[in-house]
Amino acid sequence: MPEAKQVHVAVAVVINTTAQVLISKRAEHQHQGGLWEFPGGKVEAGETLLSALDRELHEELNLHVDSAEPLLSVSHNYGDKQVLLDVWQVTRFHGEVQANEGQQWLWADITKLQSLDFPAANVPILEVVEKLLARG
Ligand SMILES: Nc1nc2c([nH]c(=O)n2[C@H]2C[C@H](O)[C@@H](COP(=O)(O)OP(=O)(O)OP(=O)(O)O)O2)c(=O)[nH]1
Ligand SMILES: [Mg+2]
Repeated sequence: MPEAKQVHVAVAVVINTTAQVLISKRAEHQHQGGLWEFPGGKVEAGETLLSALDRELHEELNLHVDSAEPLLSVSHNYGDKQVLLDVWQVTRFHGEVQANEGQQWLWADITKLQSLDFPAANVPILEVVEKLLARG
């Protein structure tokens, strides 16, 4: 079988002042549908990671990124799809969260985060985020 093309995805870790992280639920019809995710989406041609992050966060949840720094990258092969997740921590943002795609979303504390189901590629991301949340 030919190798699946790798999809480059910008992923946002947004933590609020009460040690909660912003997550939303993928629609059933999407790849990895019904699972929780950190907001984000495909990087478009000619776009920087930072502008992809800002565009996706705004399209999905109405927030704008003021500053962000790289956290980790995860390459994962789902069999039907190969993804490269470029995960950034959004250190400053503005706006009020609004579900622009009608999706469920929430600010999750560490306990809540550990109780929810995420795609397989998220295992290393969750480890890093849990450390950030535990740090307060
Ligand atoms: N945003 C995001 N995507 C993730 C996470 N974990 C994970 O495996 N993915 C995968 C699922 C998808 O295959 C891919 C994201 O692509 P997507 O389809 O949501 O991209 P998009 O937001 O541009 O959506 P669309 O307009 O193409 O529907 O990355 C995660 O935590 N956040
Ligand atoms: Mg998306």
